[in-house]
Amino acid sequence: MTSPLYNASGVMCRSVEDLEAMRASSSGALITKSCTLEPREGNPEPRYFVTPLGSINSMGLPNYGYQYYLDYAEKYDYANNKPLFISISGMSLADNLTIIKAFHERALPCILEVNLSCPNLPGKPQLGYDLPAAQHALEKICEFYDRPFGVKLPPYFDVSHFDQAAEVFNKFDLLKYVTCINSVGNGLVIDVDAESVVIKPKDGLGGLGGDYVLPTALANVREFVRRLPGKQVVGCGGVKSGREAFMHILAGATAVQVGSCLYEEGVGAFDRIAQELKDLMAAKGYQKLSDFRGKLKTL
Ligand SMILES: O=C(O)c1[nH]c(=O)[nH]c(=O)c1Cl
Repeated sequence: MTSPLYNASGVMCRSVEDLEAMRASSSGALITKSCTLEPREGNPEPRYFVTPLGSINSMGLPNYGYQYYLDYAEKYDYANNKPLFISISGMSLADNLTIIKAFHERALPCILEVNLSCPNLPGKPQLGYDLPAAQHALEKICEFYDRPFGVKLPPYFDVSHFDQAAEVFNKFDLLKYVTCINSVGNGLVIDVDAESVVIKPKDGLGGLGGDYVLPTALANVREFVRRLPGKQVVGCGGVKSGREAFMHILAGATAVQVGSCLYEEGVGAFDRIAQELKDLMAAKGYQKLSDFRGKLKTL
């Protein structure tokens, strides 16, 4: 069975070396680091910190610029390999359109994912939290882009926001999937001994991943699965074993991404988590993911 697991954008996907390690792994797919028009150094370090409950990051979109990933996508062997997703996070709508047009012209089999949810650019609000702006961006993209694509969403925390966001996304038939969730933005981790924050950018504010975000990720998966008929939801957030992967699929996820855990464990996480998921399914008498996908019981 092709693994339902792959990397969360941002982890093990910035360089060709990273991407080739992902391609050689047992993951079922791979996605690139969100790219911008020009290469970016990203925010000053330290900008990533691991805690017993997960991670906090304020990377600031370090990437080699979209042409680097376009070049990788051109050379990628789509026949014998896994689906290649390209994450795009331009600094402006104009940048996003330029990048997407460049991929569109090459008509490559890779799948574009528009990142609406980078929380770490000082002074730049997340599109995912400005739904009129998000709708406008999707309208401009769909004026010319005629192939299936996806979006990376921030976590939402209010039922009215699930409703409002879904109303926007349901306007776009070519928007075939949403990935829920990006990191929970602007958390603050404190080192008691040093009496200090642990990352440099934004006076310590950064996106949270890992155990911190699992219940929020699961809620976003389940709520968007309910509200986006005909679309798919990729689950991301808090996956560190077969159990959390099972939870995401039970909540309705088609596939599941691994971020903080992949950062710490490396590609062996894909083998381990896939095996744990297989064992859990066997113990429950499930043969395939669709036996339990979206079948979370309520009380
Ligand atoms: O700071 C980052 O590069 C970053 N970090 C995240 O946690 N999510 C994102 O979408 C991005 Cl683009």
